Amino acid sequence: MATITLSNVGKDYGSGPVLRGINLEIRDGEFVALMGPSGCGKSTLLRLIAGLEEATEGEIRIDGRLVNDLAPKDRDLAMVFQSYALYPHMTVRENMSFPLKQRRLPAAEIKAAVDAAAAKLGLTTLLDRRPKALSGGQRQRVAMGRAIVRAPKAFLFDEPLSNLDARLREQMRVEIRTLHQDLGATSVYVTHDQVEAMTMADRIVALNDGIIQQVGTPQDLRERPANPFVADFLGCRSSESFEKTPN
Ligand SMILES: Nc1ncnc2c1ncn2[C@@H]1O[C@H](COP(=O)(O)OP(=O)(O)OP(=O)(O)O)[C@@H](O)[C@H]1O
Repeated sequence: MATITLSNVGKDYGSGPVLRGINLEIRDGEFVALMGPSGCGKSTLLRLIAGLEEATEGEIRIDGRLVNDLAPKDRDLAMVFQSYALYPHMTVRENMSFPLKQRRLPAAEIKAAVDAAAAKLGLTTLLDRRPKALSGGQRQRVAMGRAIVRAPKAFLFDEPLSNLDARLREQMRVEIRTLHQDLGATSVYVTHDQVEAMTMADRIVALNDGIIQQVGTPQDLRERPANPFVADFLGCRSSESFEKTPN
């Protein structure tokens, strides 16, 4: 489990800032959604936390330790993508064992960890299959299984459900949320879908144009949107909330 702290973080890929003045504390065990429209910088923010991109300015800390210069593998975080990123030639068991084999853990320990994760995710009967013989939802579960076997400090999700149909997406939302509660792990979840953010997150970070617009519980954002962007994005803008100032 981990606390993730961002202080005055900025990112510029070279053609202008895509994130500016990001100050955020993600608490230990919390489920935080990074929510905003396409291009607002939410994936970049997640990738900065993961160490897949370097911050142009500011400090990123995990449990108080400055990680700006730490390689992704040394941050002890697990990332789950929408593309699953499973190895097609490996079985489910081999896919889930992979991160532990890389760490050269003893075979018995790997088997125990994979069996436990598979049981938690309802994958026990699928362990000998290859990814192509699985449904989208099952693949997504394997990707999560591969993340949880490592017992990382935090889970970083980048739109993990956007390849799934509406019904499965709804089911997986509940599964991810339940898993989060079971594991007590810190989770950071990128989504452009306000329903996903509102139903899954303890707190939502609403982003637009690389700037945090509001941080709060789903109820805070719904009942007290900080500005018209947040209200519009949640589709809950009422005429009384933001009366136009007379000219
Ligand atoms: N590797 C890169 N090099 C240059 N510009 C980039 C790179 N990655 C992202 N950007 C730009 O940074 C901005 C933010 O992109 P980012 O992917 O973080 O947004 P997003 O909110 O996750 O959007 P989406 O939901 O469409 O993925 C965009 O303008 C994008 O074009």
